[in-house]
Amino acid sequence: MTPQPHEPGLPAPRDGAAAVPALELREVAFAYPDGHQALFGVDLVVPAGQRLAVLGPNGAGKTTLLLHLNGILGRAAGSNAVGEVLVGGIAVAKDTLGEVRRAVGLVFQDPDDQLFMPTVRDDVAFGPTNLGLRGAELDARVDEALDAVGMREFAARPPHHLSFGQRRRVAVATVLAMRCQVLVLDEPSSNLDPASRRELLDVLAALPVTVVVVTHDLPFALELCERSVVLDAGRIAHDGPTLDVLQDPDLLARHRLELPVGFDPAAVVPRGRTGAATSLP
Ligand SMILES: Nc1ncnc2c1ncn2[C@@H]1O[C@H](COP(=O)(O)OP(=O)(O)OP(=O)(O)O)[C@@H](O)[C@H]1O
Repeated sequence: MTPQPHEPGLPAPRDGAAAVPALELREVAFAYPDGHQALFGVDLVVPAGQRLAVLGPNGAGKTTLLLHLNGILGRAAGSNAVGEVLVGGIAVAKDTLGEVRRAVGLVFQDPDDQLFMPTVRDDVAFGPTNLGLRGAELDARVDEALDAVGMREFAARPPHHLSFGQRRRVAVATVLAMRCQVLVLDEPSSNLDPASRRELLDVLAALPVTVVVVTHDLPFALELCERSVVLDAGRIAHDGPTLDVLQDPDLLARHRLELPVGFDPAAVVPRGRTGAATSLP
């Protein structure tokens, strides 16, 4: 049986976490327009301040699930979705979409889906400008986000002149600049060299926000996320501490999850957090 987040065995919300969950999915089911059913009645509660990994084989519905968290798919998008998604207690719907997207920042798998302006600075400034920021306040917000991902020196460069890993960092900065309460990332460590992957872990671990990460990189999940759900065939097949998932060979094999050869989950020291619960400094 899938335990609920308040049950024993799951990490308690961090200090300062609000009673209202950062995210809540209630019986979310979704079929694509061609009729393919990608999600079947998903229930999930993510306390504010928690870092959650969504694991599972190809085609499990992980990206589909993420796209529900800020209304790209689901009821708010006018599709025939079933169930409800709540962000900070607010139901994701057409009339709450602006509010939801200020609260939930989504970093796509492919940074080129996110970067479209002439320079890195323009891209990172795009969201805050739409929020009404101008002048010194806007510049400070952009610099802060670029500093967080170590990309300030690239601010004047066109994004398409950067490497993939650099574009991924800028994509993360575009979302950080919005000071979202929930950061959602789709396979953030894919195609990163080891140093870039480690630096991204440093950035994410230092953020005082709720984080949801879809990843096939199990060591990344273990280091960053105290809790993991395993999604398979559109259903949550397991929910619990990430270490327990990685130390259960049968569970891993059942869901086509594999650890790198020689990797010892027990030897990993999970990242702590440096900030308080729900907003950027
Ligand atoms: N636009 C679409 N139209 C129809 N079916 C789709 C569409 N996008 C995804 N699917 C199907 O929905 C299911 C879930 O896809 P999804 O991309 O959410 O899986 P995933 O777990 O993120 O996979 P991966 O690990 O390969 O990225 C798959 O069977 C996929 O083929």
